[in-house]
Amino acid sequence: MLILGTASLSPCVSFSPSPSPSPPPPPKFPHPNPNLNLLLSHPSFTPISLRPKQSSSCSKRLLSQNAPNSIVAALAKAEPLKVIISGAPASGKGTQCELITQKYGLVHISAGDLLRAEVAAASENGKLAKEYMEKGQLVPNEIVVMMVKERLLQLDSQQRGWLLDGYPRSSSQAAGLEDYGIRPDVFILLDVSEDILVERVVGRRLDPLTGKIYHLVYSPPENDEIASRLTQRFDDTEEKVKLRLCTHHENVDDVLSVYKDITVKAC
Ligand SMILES: Nc1ncnc2c1ncn2[C@@H]1O[C@H](COP(=O)(O)OP(=O)(O)O)[C@@H](O)[C@H]1O
Repeated sequence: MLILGTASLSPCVSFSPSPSPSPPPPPKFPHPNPNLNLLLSHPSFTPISLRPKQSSSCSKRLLSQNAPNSIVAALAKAEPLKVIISGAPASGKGTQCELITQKYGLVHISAGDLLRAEVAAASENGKLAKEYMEKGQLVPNEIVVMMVKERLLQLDSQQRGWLLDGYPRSSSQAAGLEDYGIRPDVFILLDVSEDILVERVVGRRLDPLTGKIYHLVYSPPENDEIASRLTQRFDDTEEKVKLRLCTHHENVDDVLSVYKDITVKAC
């Protein structure tokens, strides 16, 4: 299931400016998959603006010889990092996005959040989008494509790099990005078993005040005050998550095929 074996990542040497190579730092990401942790915690994943100054030949020399060529090239690029993260509903995208953006300063662009903002604003697009979201279906490209593209092209995304979450979800969306010349350096796929996903979704709650996500059983609110203000997403019911899972399974292979040379799969 894993595309990158541990062996392909562990030989990487730190980007530390010290003259002697030091071992990679311990993973800082609490994801159960050690390969994803290693990749994400590797110093070479740091956007160039945050890296210590050094020559590009040095960067290349320090990277693992065993990592797939495309990923080695991506890590050595002298540009802000561009990452896409994909996965079924409740596969942990939100948690990983928070950790990755905190660590690398990337702009988090969530297609679902952009759509929910339109729904909340009761715009024409929002009203139409909600009909599809309630059925667990993909919102039509006419609404989503420009919304995401415009956000990707904003100055902060261009300067800091971006983490695109939940987009593309179909071959046409992936092809659209390619047509615009928008290509990520790394595509992360979170692959989690279906039983776990349904349980996670049904118990998931949001604190609208802090944006923090809770789970009624596994990560309950700290006190009654927080508990009393928690909300549930309108599409986080068992019936709707099953529809969203079907949509995910129908499309994920098409999207993966576009990014297979840069995919890191984690379960
Ligand atoms: N790239 C996209 N294309 C079309 N519709 C989307 C896209 N991303 C999100 N949506 C819509 O928004 C809903 C919620 O998406 P999201 O917040 O990513 O949650 P989840 O991954 O849990 O389904 C989806 O079920 C779908 O209706």
